[in-house]
Amino acid sequence: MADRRAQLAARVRQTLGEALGATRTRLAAAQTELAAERGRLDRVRQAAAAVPARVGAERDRRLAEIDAQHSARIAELSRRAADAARREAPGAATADWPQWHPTPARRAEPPGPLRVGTLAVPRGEPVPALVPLLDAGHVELTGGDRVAGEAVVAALLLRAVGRADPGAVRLTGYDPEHLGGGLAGFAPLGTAGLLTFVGPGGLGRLLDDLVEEIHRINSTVLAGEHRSLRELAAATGRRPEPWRMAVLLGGEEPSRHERSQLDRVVRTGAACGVHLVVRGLTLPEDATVARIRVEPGRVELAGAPPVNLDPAPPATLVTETCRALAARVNAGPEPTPFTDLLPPPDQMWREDSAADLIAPIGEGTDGQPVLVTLGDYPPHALIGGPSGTGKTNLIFAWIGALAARYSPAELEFYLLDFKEGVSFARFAQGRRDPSWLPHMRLVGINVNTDREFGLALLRFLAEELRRRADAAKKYEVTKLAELREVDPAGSWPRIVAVVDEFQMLLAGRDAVAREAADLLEDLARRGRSQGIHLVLASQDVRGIEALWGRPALVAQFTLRIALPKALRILAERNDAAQSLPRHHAVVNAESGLAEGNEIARIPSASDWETWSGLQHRLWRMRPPDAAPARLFDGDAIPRLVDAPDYQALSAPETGTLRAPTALLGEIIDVQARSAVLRLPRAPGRNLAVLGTRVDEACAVLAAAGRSLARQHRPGAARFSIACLDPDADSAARSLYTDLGDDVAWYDEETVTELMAETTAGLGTPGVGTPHYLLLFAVDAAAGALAARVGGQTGLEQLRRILHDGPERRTHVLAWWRGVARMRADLGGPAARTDQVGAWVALDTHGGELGASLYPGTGGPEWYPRPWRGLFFDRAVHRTGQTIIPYGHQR
Ligand SMILES: Nc1ncnc2c1ncn2[C@@H]1O[C@H](COP(=O)(O)OP(=O)(O)OP(=O)(O)O)[C@@H](O)[C@H]1O
Repeated sequence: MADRRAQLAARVRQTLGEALGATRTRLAAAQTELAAERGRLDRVRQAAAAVPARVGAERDRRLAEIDAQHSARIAELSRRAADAARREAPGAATADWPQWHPTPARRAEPPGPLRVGTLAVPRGEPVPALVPLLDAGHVELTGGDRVAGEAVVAALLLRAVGRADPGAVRLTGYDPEHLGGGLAGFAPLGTAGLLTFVGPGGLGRLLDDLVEEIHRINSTVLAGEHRSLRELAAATGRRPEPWRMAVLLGGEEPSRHERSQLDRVVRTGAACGVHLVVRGLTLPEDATVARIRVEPGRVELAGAPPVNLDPAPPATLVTETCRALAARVNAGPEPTPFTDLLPPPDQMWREDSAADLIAPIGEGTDGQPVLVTLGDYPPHALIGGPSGTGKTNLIFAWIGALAARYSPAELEFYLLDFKEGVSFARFAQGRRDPSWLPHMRLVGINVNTDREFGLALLRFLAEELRRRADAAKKYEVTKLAELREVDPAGSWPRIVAVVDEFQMLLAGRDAVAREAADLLEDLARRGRSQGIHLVLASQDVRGIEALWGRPALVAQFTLRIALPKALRILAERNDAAQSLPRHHAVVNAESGLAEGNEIARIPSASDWETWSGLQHRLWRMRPPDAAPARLFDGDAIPRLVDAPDYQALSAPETGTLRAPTALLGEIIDVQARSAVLRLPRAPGRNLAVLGTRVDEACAVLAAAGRSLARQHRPGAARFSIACLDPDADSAARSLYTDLGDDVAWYDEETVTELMAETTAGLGTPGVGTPHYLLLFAVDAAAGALAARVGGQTGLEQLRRILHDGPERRTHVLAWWRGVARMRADLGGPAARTDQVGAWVALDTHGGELGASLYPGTGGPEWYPRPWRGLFFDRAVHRTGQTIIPYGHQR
């Protein structure tokens, strides 16, 4: 039992021991845990104690960071704002005064707002303080700092004129209390009409005028198509109206009427470029009004931070700028570029002329091209303007605008210039410039006294008119447009004939003037439907008056173009041309009646570079078979070797030509043709050259001799030259040399032999070889020829040769130094002259050529002039033909 007890006790002890051990372990663990927790608590406590210090540091760091960002941002924003301001208001709108100069806005570019100072931005770049004015609004100045207020007005005005083309800003000042108000320095603008002052009591009138302008611009310039001039300028690139700025400085309280006009201008002015800058007046509430308050030490621009005002522009800068601007404006506007009249290169020669010819001639007051039409209505044009006003230039501009639109198959030009000058010569091919205007068929320059050339052109056109009328009749149509439709393969270009200084053609009361006027009238009346248009220009009132005598003729010229100060081109009471600025024209398609006036600004087209740019382009586009225009230069002496008729001459292979021809000179005609004397075997086929002018007489005989020689093989003809005037010696010798072996030389000593020998030859049977006697100053041999040789005098022999020679191919081509001398040689004053079948009169008056030399009584209407002759061949002519002797034979 004891054992059991002992065993039990041992077991209890063991169990208790184990429980104690477990408890101790647990306690130890709990104590460890407690210690750990305490440690954590300490750490937490320590950590918790450190928190406020860290948070504060972080906050400060963040704050500093935000602050720095903010400053950078302000700097960045103010830089951007300054950049944007400079972009929007470039050059003269913002530049500092030391660097300031006018920088007018380019064509479609808006002028932009104007700087008055800078906005004070702390820690940022100063930003220009801009005031919208031109095309944008009005400015009202208030506040007590008068000097600073004046500085603002002066700055605004100077910047405004500097942003516009010269003359495009017009200022009106209303300063009843003579405050000056910043306007004083602008006085030089007054000399160009760009600054006017309205006296006390004139405010109402001034506002009425502004309202009137706004009304006019709205109804006629914007015309419902654009909302503002600014829009119009952006769309078209042109600004047809100036800016009008009224500077109103104080005065009495406006009346009710004035107030309501002021309201109108404020509400509607900016769209029409009408602006107000006021001080001492209150403008109505409107979004377009910028209000600037100028107090001593503080300037505010409504809605913006305070403004640091710019200094006033230096007085010398203002006056110098205004003086220069006024000088520019007084010198006249800059011409518009010629290229404005031309279509883009890929659109050239695209127009069809069947119905009419339409081309711009310049820029109208509304900025639109002024179009000029030639067609059924109006068919013909009259251009007038005193010398130097730009007639020639206008003709170039018009021709250029037409030539760029219509191809040479659609349009041809004929151009005649009666005054001296060569500017039109460039339409034809020249030595300096090989190009020509492909549409140009004929250019006559220096026509001066050669009215026959004008007549020849009119005859040529009359012939063309007949050709067209015949064709129209054949196809049973009446108009060019219809003819072209029924005959599409035919060549029916419209023809524009321009005659500058045309009054020369009608001057005088002779046959030329009469025929010219008749032809002009016929062409003017019937040309309209056949596509032949006349453009007559004159600097001379008498030119127009010459036409006025023929009202039927004038009535056809319904298109009138008047250059500045032109008289009598427009209708009687239409004096629009009197106030035209330089380089402008009144274009009027209503026969000059005032309601048809259109003012056009004409570009410069006639200077060499401008014109040749276009001509070269068109020349390169010419059809492969295009030939240059015929150039007739009244001052030039034609050369025989260049004459197509001379070049075409040749000798037959065998035998002799039945009727060799002697070329005597160039005919004044549309084509370069020679005056031709046919020398068949027929009585009277001799030539007399009559007059005292040695060079011309020699030129006629030399051309005759050379051209005859070209028609005979060597040895197939005889030439005998007798020279009896030492002054003719060199010309005669030169001919002698050129005629080679077939020529014999005679002088005063030997001329009798020539007569005797030739007369003897006439007695031999047969026709014989052609023999041409070229007698220079034959009358000088009268003494020698009066002597009897055998049974006859030399003069008798000469008469026999003249009489019988031609039928035996012996022809006399002789120069007598006067008609009386010739008659004496032929047997006396009453002698017959029919053996002289043809003559060329040089300085011999028409009256001397009467009697048997010319049909009718009194002789031809011939007034001698240098290097011209009148050729008459009784076998072919009814009237004489003016010729130009050939010069420089080789
Ligand atoms: N629209 C223009 N723009 C610029 N310059 C021009 C313009 N029109 C004419 N001119 C210049 O004015 C000068 C005179 O012009 P132009 O020769 O055309 O006058 P005109 O009336 O034909 O004179 P004239 O009858 O004496 O020949 C020329 O130097 C010409 O270049």
